[in-house]
Amino acid sequence: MRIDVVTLFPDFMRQCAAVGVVGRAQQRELLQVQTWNPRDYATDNYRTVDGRTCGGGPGMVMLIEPLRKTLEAMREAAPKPVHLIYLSPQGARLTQGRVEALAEMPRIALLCGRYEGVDERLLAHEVDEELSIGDYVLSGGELGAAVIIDAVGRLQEGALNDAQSAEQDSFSNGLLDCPHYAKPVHDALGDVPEVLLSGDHAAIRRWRLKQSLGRTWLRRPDLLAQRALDKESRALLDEFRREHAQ
Ligand SMILES: NC(=O)c1ccc(NC2CCCC2)nc1
Repeated sequence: MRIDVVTLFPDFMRQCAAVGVVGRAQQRELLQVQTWNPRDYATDNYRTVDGRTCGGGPGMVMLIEPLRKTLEAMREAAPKPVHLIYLSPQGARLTQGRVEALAEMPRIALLCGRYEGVDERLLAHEVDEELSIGDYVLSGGELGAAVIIDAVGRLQEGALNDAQSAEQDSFSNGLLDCPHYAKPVHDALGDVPEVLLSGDHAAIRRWRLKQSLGRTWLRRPDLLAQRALDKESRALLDEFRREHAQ
């Protein structure tokens, strides 16, 4: 998969994509992250990429022309089509479901705004999808882009080794993750739940599912509402709720 990032801070984006699972996915050529800086496509001597806001008011707006040239170069650099995403609080909330859909695409591009944003005419003409990583305002789209690169990059086939992919399964079922423990089994902070030391993998699976269901019920009941539960899950959640009520 190829991810192109249009950003005034290419070094920052390259560093985000160079570490950990995503960095390794790039080394394994499972993923390619390419940055494009609109300042390189600004034609004036000052390499201007922003302009005053029409209608007055504070702050600047990213200019159409440098972005059009940048996007044209980006689109031409590799086989099309490119699904272009703009990061902003006005976008649809990013979910794991959407991440999984994006991870199936051969090529996406991420447009990172700065200042007060990008000229609306450019967005209307060029952008396929607007996404938000949450209901808060950031100084740029780069952190949202980094989130998408990580969430999508780790899903590339071969990016996660076996141990990690197990962890991925436990989360991709739309529930919150279960608790995790490492050695020592007994610590001043408490003990590791017995079942995890039993070697009974069926019991361990049930325990983890019960914990995921219970945590989701306690912390994010909205996620539970979206999900049909099978017989086993309903029984485990009832058990958790009974124990929790006592
Ligand atoms: N919640 C978000 O995903 C998000 C994205 C971009 C942003 N700021 C950018 C948008 C245009 C100029 C700065 N703030 C917040």
